[in-house]
Amino acid sequence: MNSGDKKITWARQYMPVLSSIRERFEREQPFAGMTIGMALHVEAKTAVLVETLAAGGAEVHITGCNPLSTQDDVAAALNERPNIHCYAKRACSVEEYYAAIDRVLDAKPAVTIDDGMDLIHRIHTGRRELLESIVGGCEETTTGIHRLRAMANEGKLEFPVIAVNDTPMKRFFDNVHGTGESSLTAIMTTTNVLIAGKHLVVAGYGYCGRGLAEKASGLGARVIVTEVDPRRALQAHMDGFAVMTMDEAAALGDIFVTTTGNAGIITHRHFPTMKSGAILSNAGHFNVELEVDWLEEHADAVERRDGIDSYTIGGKTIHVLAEGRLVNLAVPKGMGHPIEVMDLSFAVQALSAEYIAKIGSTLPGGVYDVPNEMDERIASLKLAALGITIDTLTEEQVTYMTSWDIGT
Ligand SMILES: NC(=O)c1ccc[n+]([C@@H]2O[C@H](COP(=O)([O-])OP(=O)(O)OC[C@H]3O[C@@H](n4cnc5c(N)ncnc54)[C@H](O)[C@@H]3O)[C@@H](O)[C@H]2O)c1
Repeated sequence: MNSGDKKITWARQYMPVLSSIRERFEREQPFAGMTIGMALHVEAKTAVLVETLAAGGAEVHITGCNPLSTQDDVAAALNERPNIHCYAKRACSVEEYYAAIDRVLDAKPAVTIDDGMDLIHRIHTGRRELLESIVGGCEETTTGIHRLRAMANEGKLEFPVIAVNDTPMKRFFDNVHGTGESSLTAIMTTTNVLIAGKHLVVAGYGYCGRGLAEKASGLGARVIVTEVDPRRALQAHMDGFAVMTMDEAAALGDIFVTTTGNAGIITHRHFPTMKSGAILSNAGHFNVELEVDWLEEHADAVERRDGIDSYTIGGKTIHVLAEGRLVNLAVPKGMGHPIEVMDLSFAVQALSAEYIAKIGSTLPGGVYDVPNEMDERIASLKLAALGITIDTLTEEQVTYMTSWDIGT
């Protein structure tokens, strides 16, 4: 078995929810005769999703959604499988990245699956001839949903897209536990530094930031949170973390992780006050949170190691991991989220793709929630795989919860 197949086989054994969906897809063939275009991080867990969709009758064309997150051996293994075509390549240039997006679109997909909205953006701006044959799409991440809602608000989103990210079975596990654990793992394996006792600054206390802060704290870090939303800031304070502005945190932090999905979080305004040896990383979707370009332009010297660029400036050194791209996937040994977490996220993707394939042509353009019943079904499948049984509501309880006239 080649290394890509070994990785896929390893992942598959920890993805029981997707396996049970695959068994049903094999019987029911919900995508028979349909082409699915995907732009996701091409690694082993994604490969299991791709296999699941192909088992359901789809012809799948896939590329990456980040120039540094592709695992080439997994991409090669995917290309060996029938009805699957993979165009992703690690460390590709920006031109190659967008050329691969176009190759996916050349296959005229009826359904798109994005992580960051690159396929949908390209369709609406440069490949509008495809709009006619597209039934709908699914979006994996917070940043993609922000962009889609902005498009929809301007009346520019021309087909229905399921907000996979926003559903509990994705956000509660993927963003919180997945990003939390895998970002810390990536930082630790890339730098080999101790987390315990360090000041670790988390920018953004959303789903990802909260998971990261809790897990870093569990490892003994002194966590500092920066926020712009007063409720999230208060939540961080009551969860026991120091809350302050980035201007203040810049001078204290040993390790920084941005998780805002916003731009310009750590910039040249902050570098002069930082400690020498500060480690900067980003777990947000795009490489816009750290002002790496400024360091590239102004540093007196740069030393490059695998996954770490060390900038000497004004007599001090600042280390940036993975060029400021999402650290859990883009460092050389970045494995992305733990497998079990992606089993849930990709179960949502697989069922959302089935749903949009079935009813997408009846829906006007816009962003749609994952149906609640589908979300609950995935939780039940996972509980069954874990051998956990839960209580069910009694008739009395249902009556109580749905009535308004029963008081003291
Ligand atoms: N690395 C991964 O594998 C991975 C996984 C899931 C999501 N993401 C990405 O992580 C990012 C965050 O996702 P989320 O689900 O936590 O989003 P979220 O909306 O729940 O949280 C983002 C938080 O950042 C805060 N914020 C915005 N601007 C800020 C600023 N200037 N300073 C400080 N805080 C600021 C917001 O108030 C919010 O609380 C997105 O880009 C998402 O796409 C990455």
